Amino acid sequence: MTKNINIGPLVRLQSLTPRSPWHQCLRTNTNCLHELETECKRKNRSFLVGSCEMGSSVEQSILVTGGAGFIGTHTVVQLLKEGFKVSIIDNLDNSVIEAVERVRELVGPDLSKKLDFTEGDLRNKGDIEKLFSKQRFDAVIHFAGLKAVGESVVNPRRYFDNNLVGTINLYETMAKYNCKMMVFSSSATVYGQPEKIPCMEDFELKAMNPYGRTKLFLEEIAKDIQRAESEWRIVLLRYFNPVGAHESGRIGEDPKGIPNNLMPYIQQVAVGRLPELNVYGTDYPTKDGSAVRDYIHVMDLADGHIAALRKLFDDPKIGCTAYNLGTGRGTSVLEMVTAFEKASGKKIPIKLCARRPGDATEVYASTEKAEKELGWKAKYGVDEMCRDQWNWANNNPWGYQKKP
Ligand SMILES: NC(=O)c1ccc[n+]([C@@H]2O[C@H](COP(=O)([O-])OP(=O)(O)OC[C@H]3O[C@@H](n4cnc5c(N)ncnc54)[C@H](O)[C@@H]3O)[C@@H](O)[C@H]2O)c1
Ligand SMILES: O=c1ccn([C@@H]2O[C@H](COP(=O)(O)OP(=O)(O)O[C@H]3O[C@H](CO)[C@@H](O)[C@H](O)[C@H]3O)[C@@H](O)[C@H]2O)c(=O)[nH]1
Repeated sequence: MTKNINIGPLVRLQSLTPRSPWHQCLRTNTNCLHELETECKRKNRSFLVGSCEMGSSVEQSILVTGGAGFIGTHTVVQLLKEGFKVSIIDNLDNSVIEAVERVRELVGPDLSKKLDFTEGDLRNKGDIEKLFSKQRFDAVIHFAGLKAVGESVVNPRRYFDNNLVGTINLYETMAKYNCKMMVFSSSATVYGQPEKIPCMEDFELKAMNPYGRTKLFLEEIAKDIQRAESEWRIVLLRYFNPVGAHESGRIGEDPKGIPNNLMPYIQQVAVGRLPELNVYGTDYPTKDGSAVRDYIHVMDLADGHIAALRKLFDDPKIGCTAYNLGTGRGTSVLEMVTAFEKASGKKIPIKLCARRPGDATEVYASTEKAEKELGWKAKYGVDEMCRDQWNWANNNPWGYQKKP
């Protein structure tokens, strides 16, 4: 029976074996429903088709690389709430164990039992092997990677080693243990400076820096692997600009050092850790001269991963497919400052500066493909993003650390 898991409708049944008397949910091929029904009746067990949600299908086990990081922690909360069992591997290069403890606190003691954490580095194949050798994973969500554009320009080898070698090790181990479903964290950076907006998934791709090149190469690698071995199912999620935090204010983004990105920077100005925000570029051909991006609430992004997993489990023809995760709306830097001031009641002093080299003028997503094929659409707007970012900042002015 189990050979047909992960295809077709959901079936909930009382275990067929007296040794395990609890209820089970599994996904099965339509053709074997009749067989299953007959067997259940014969053993006087209950049998209900489509009686439970996908997320509650028994203990689908997901490996989340980089799960202690910003997007990882928010996604893990949602995965646990949806009934998945989650294993995190993270080397804590850009995160702290406290973030994982807060995830446990948020989901409560029962769901926490379904979460385990391993400190490990994807560059060491042995660290990945250890996990796969002791348990089966249905799919992997692969967040682990370095993401600072400026640092990648100064030290490209670190980026190629970490992002490329780490991911290749992961694919090798997944193949060895026959786990061939992956959701990969790609980025809108693969569109470079797009010639048209909104960005559509079939646009020509080009990277503008070594970090962007790692994402582009990894998209190509994913496509080649899937082309060669058609049983792989890989979803490439191209995130636009993730911001905001969990509504509880218990988890959020906590970059080490001076933030590179707009919202963490604004947040640190608001709590008094930095004196003012440098606004890079005031002469762009945009509504107010500042650059435009598609900011997306991290909880929407987290839900996008659940939608992508569902797609992987449900669609044997998915192959290797890319989806944009954005809102489809562009917001300028100055508009973002105003929205944050409104949400926080704090004045954000700004300094108008020259453009930041390598920055695109205006980027936002076409969201049609994700809406149509993943059934996912962002719920939150800029006001909610700023509200939740401020709630996190106000409650944790020094992030996960205590004030130094
Ligand atoms: N945040 C963004 O603006 C953004 C936008 C587009 C794409 N992405 C991509 O999404 C992913 C997650 O981003 P994030 O914002 O949560 O970043 P993050 O730095 O907060 O999280 C990444 C996590 O991966 C871990 N990690 C890095 N290298 C590792 C390795 N070799 N082995 C094990 N763990 C490792 C880090 O310690 C960290 O906890 C990254 O791949 C990033 O490139 C992020
Ligand atoms: O202190 C700052 C920081 C940023 N900006 C501007 O704000 C905009 C957004 O910048 P940022 O938050 O750094 O995002 P992006 O440059 O759009 O890049 C982010 O979004 C990409 C697409 O998802 C990811 O690939 C990158 O890793 C991630 O850094 C840009 O115009 C910046 O010049 C400022 O004016 N002042």
